[in-house]
Amino acid sequence: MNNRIYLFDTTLRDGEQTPGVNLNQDEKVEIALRLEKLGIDIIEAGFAAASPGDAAAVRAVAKAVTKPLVVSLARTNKEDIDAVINAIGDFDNTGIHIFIATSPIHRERKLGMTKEQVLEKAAESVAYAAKHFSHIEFSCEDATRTELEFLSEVAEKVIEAGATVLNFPDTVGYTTPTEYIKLFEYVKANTPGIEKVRLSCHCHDDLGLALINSISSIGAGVTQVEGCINGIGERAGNVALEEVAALLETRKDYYGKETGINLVEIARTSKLVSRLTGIAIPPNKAVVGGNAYSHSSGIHQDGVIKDKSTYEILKPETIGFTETKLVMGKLSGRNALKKRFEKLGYTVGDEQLKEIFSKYKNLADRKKEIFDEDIIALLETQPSKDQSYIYNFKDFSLHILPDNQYRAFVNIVHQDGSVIEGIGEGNGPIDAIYKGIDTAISIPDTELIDYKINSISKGKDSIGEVFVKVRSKGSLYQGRAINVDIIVASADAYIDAINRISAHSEDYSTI
Ligand SMILES: CC(=O)SCCNC(=O)CCNC(=O)[C@H](O)C(C)(C)COP(=O)(O)OP(=O)(O)OC[C@H]1O[C@@H](n2cnc3c(N)ncnc32)[C@H](O)[C@@H]1OP(=O)(O)O
Ligand SMILES: CC(C)C(=O)C(=O)O
Ligand SMILES: [Mg+2]
Repeated sequence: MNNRIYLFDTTLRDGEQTPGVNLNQDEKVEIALRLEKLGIDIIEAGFAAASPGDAAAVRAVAKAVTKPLVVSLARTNKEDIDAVINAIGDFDNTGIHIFIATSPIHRERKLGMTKEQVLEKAAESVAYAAKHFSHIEFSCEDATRTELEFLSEVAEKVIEAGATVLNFPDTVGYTTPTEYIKLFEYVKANTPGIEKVRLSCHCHDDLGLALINSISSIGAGVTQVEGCINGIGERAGNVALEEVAALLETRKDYYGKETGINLVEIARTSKLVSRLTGIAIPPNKAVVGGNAYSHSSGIHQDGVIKDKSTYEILKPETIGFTETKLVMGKLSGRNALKKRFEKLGYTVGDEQLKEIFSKYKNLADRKKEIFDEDIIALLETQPSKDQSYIYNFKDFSLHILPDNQYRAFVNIVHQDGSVIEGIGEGNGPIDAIYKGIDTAISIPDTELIDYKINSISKGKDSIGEVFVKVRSKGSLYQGRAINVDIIVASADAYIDAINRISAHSEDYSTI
């Protein structure tokens, strides 16, 4: 297939170079098996010479997977190459990845080598590895800061020595798409034998260009893309392979390329890598971020309710997420609220929705997150049509007195529009407010016998739900109210009980 792009996953090698990440053998095998399900073509399982543990993990990965080819990284020396041979040389589905830096800064300042010495090391090491492996990838580390003529010289020599894949990494995330395309075009035009090998890109994200650089290089003849799940890796990380796969799939109309990726495995793979590496996925991360399929503003939510494609270019189910989410918040509109009620099993008419919606907006202004419980509570506290409320709580002010005493000034609006004032003092704010209500609406032979408060949803700004029981002339009356402000909920609940008492007694209703 000439439009096939091979995906080379280095989560277990470059990904493990993420500061703070250390994967043991079992974890590497678990990730590798998941990468196999995902449809990765080549797995770079580690750097066998790095430690006996890494060599053993590379071997365990090669033993565990059957479909992907497994490679290990090695420097251009016999010891590193022998470590790879010892680890996986006896398996069929394996290869080696040899690298040396080619840029002037790396040659001179890091390796202390001349161009000739680098050339010799590169060719010599590939020739040695070719005795043991038929798949040999060679990388010119820091290729994007290397003289183009020198890249071609190295490429020619390693191809002669037996390299089958040539990788030109943007090791420090320095290149631009146009420069990267030029690099590949130059090497293709100036390297004898280049048509015999697969060209590969390996982009780091120091300037946020890893994805565009990788994708641009495909246009210049690259058929292998290297990267890590979730974009982890040395410093700012590598290109996120799930982004490459999702982009090539979503814009197949534009790029016309195929990968072997089973897209529905992306979510599971991403979550596993995040859990085992301890690197959290940012909520706004492309393709796999928690917000990638969530819509929070009313206009977007309305569009998505009418047709998901208005604001979604990739279906969450395609990637393995369960569904599109409409996140309820202060920017949500009526259509989203109605939809949420429907989802929760409530049918709400247009008039009722209008009424609830203004309460919803008031609540949303005061609360960071709106949970389903909050939304249900809004519906349940709608007064029933036949209930005539005589008193409505308006507002209050509280004063702290010496000895932890409180004084409350309360204002209550009567059905006829007049405002009744009351003053009360008590041991706490609620005690003071209740006494203030008692002085405003004096109902004889009435006693508060129970007060309960629950939180309806989650978080510090959760809605409080207050229940009260009041005994009046031997009968029990309940009152209930909800509010993010628990003092207001308490006052409303008490007045709710008083309204119920009043509804049963002509005398009180005229007080
Ligand atoms: C761009 C990349 O991501 S490259 C991969 C980076 N990954 C890693 O480094 C992880 C694994 N590394 C390690 O565990 C260790 O660095 C080891 C075991 C490989 C080497 O450890 P040490 O022998 O103690 O060497 P150290 O790491 O201090 O220095 C690296 C040496 O390798 C040399 N070197 C670097 N790259 C290459 C290369 N491609 N070919 C040959 N030599 C190289 C350096 O010049 C330096 O040599 P020096 O000791 O003569 O100065
Ligand atoms: C070893 C090479 C491929 C590498 O990781 C880089 O240059 O970034
Ligand atoms: Mg790298």
